[in-house]
Amino acid sequence: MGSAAGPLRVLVDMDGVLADFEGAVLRGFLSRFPGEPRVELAERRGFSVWEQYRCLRRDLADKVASIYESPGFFLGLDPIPGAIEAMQEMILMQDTEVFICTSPLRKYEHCILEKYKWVEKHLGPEFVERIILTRDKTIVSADLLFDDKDTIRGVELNPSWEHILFTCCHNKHIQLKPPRRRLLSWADDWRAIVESKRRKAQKLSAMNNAADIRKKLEV
Ligand SMILES: Cc1cn([C@H]2C[C@H](OP(=O)(O)O)[C@@H](CO)O2)c(=O)[nH]c1=O
Ligand SMILES: [Mg+2]
Repeated sequence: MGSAAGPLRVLVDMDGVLADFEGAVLRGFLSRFPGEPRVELAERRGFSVWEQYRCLRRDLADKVASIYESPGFFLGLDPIPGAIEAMQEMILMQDTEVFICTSPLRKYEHCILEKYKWVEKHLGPEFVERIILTRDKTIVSADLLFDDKDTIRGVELNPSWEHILFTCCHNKHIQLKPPRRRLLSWADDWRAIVESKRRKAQKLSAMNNAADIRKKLEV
């Protein structure tokens, strides 16, 4: 949005926000390694599934990775409840630009193609046009980013977006320091977050315009 109050730009993350990565990992692990210890969703802590399984027992880390690195894993993810409806509503909102901002796995062979196919299957071709695939979300400029990862770092130390933490099994225990905000689910009031950001951006833009006029008058 910047100093000229244009449309509000919203980035929506994919895994953990639109697509149920965690549920599919657990289901896949249970069916492939039925006798092995597992981490129930209620026990998940921290963003990395690999790390938590490694803490449980070292060799389980590669076993759980083999689940999300398998062909068909990303395409088979279930939509998060309410996500599809929210995206369809958001894309129709006036003065609002919606993009899907998602990171590929380092082992990208199946992940990238399947993420594109998932978006086409569940959201349709207009959203395929709106995919931003990056390992560094900090360099993408926007007003809001809905993402389940608690800490989003990259080369840009001051990203333009406000990160709204989307609640997921691995982050629900984290106490956010104000003014950080959460969206508890798609049933929570995401519209209020979008509109509050819009008002803030409009206010900022009006202040910048007033400052510009004052500067011109001083010359
Ligand atoms: C390895 C791993 C990946 N992911 C997701 C996050 C990224 O997608 P997204 O940016 O859409 O949330 C993708 C690549 O890391 O896989 C997890 O959510 N947890 C994990 O432990
Ligand atoms: Mg995510």
